[in-house]
Amino acid sequence: MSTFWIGTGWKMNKTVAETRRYIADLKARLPDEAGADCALFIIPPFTALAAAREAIGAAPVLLGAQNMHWAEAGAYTGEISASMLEEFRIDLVELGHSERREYFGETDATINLKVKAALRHGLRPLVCVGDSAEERAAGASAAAVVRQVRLAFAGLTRAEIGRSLVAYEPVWAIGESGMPATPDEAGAVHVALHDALKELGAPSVPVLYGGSVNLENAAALAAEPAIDGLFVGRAAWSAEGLVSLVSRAMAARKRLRPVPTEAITAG
Ligand SMILES: O=C(COP(=O)(O)O)[C@@H](O)CO
Repeated sequence: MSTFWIGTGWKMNKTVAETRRYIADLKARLPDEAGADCALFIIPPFTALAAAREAIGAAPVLLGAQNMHWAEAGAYTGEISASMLEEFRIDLVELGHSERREYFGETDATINLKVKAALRHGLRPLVCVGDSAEERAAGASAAAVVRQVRLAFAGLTRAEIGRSLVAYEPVWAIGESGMPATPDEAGAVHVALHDALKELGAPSVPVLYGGSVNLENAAALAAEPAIDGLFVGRAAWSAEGLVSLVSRAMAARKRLRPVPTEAITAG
């Protein structure tokens, strides 16, 4: 079974104390699949990264950051560089979330600079792409996100792109007012993203789905063969929530495993 990715971005939530409690709770409930069949990750705010790294210890939980600047250093008040993130030994960095595109003026061009900087520093970019409600209504979802992926990876080698992750997060599906994509709808966009990544020479880049993932829809989304992981907000902001999602998703994923020929012939 290929690795299935399940993780949570905390957005602007959780203090250092809350982060320590979450990770202690997560370690106490850690599912057997974590680290083996399931790459489990958490993405706290910058202020909690040091505490998170310490609290995770040797547990099979990957740590990510929510953003970074592309420059090595300089007069960029309020920004965080890749070298600063390296100090926390983070495993991945989330780039291009639709909230950053909408509220902080991120563009495909700046996301591309950030992806390049992350890779220069050995950080794995988790590139978020998403279609708007208007693009969806016009039947242009796949075209919109394929364009974003091409621009995010412009100028990179196949090997560099191959070290990345992509998350399909429909803008209309995220947050309190979001409506989750149906597994069929998400699956079709994931197929288009996989095709585009194949054309870019990086067919094995995992493509995760995010946007109102919850306990009711996690299994059906995980059962879509083109969905390689789930990127969760609200439903995983408690360790119990994250672990319950892992168990539902991984059970659905296991049912996808092809039956070995010996089992069929043994009758
Ligand atoms: O934004 C995300 C999904 O948020 P939901 O609360 O699950 O809609 C994703 O990037 C995780 O932070």
